[in-house]
Amino acid sequence: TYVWPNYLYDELEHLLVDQEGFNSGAYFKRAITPCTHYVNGNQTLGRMTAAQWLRTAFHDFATADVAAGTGGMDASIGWETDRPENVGSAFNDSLSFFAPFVNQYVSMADMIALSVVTSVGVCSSPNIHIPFRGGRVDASEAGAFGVPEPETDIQTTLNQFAQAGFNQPDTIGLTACGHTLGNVHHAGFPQVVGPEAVTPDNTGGGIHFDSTVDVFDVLVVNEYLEGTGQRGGPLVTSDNVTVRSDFRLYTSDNNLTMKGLSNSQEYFVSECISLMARMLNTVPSSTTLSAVIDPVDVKPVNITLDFMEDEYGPHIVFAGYIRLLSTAFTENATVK
Ligand code: HEM
Repeated sequence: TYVWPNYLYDELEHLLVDQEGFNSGAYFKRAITPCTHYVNGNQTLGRMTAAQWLRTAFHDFATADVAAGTGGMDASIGWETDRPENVGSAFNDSLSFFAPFVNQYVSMADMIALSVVTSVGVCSSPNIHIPFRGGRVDASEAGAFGVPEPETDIQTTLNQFAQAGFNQPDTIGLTACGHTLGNVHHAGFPQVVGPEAVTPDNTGGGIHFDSTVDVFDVLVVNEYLEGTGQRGGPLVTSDNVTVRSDFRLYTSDNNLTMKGLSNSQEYFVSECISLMARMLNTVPSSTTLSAVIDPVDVKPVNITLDFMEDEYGPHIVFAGYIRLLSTAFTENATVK
């Protein structure tokens, strides 16, 4: 049971729950509201902060070595942004936005995980809620190389994910879950997306993975299987066969996993919640994660205890607020 105060829990619960209105940590959620919003620059760049956050978590996670107990969600990505495998503005954009939220209780790695929970929630209706644990510890140096790239051959990609604890269906599922949001940009990946994608409203030349770029939905799977809309996106359809990494991945089991995911929106979402929670909870063996952070029903906020002396003489003043949880969060946020 939750007992106040619990500094880690209190801080993370605050960022998770107090998104709007009273005592809000609103700038966090506002950055990705609406889901297409880009907080680090001009909207005409064709970039999307919510998708950048999700991709940042993937790149932090992808070099985990579960057997060795190293890597995973430890914010080592912050030391690795100049590597060719981490091309793109997503990482520095995201980490610089998270930095002011980091303090003695909240690590950068917890912020990266929380950003995934928040972005998937904002980009879905009814809101999808990934269970969130805290307690990740930030790496003090760069970790291993190995984030899969569009050019990486299928066996190397599957081996890398296996090292991080994800088998072939898991890998296909997690990638489809990630690639339901966002774009591949000509700016970072000219070998995948040609200059024809660049327009005055899309100067970064972003091409969507599916026709609903800002909705966390099964459409990426359906359009891929049916050859409609974006047909799975640039990593399936690029003229440059070498960089069709999603095509190689999705067909590596003869589309079996993708056909399974296409079963229904509900099934896709439940698989994604489970896979993404596993991604976020892949941490170095020296890290112990907290229990799942759920909204606290009755929470003291900004409590102060002051010693005063005035016309009533010396006395103690205990002041602050009590936050009562409205049912709105639990009703909207949890997919049962
Ligand atoms: C074989 C594995 C994967 C490869 C090779 C790959 C590659 C890529 C590439 C090249 C981009 C374009 C980035 C840009 O232009 O800014 C991209 C975007 C993205 N990826 Fe992946 N990816 C993989 C798996 C994943 C996974 C597992 C996730 C998350 C669970 C993920 C989430 C995303 C997201 C959200 C975007 C959109 C970013 C944006 O719009 O800024 N990817 N991926």
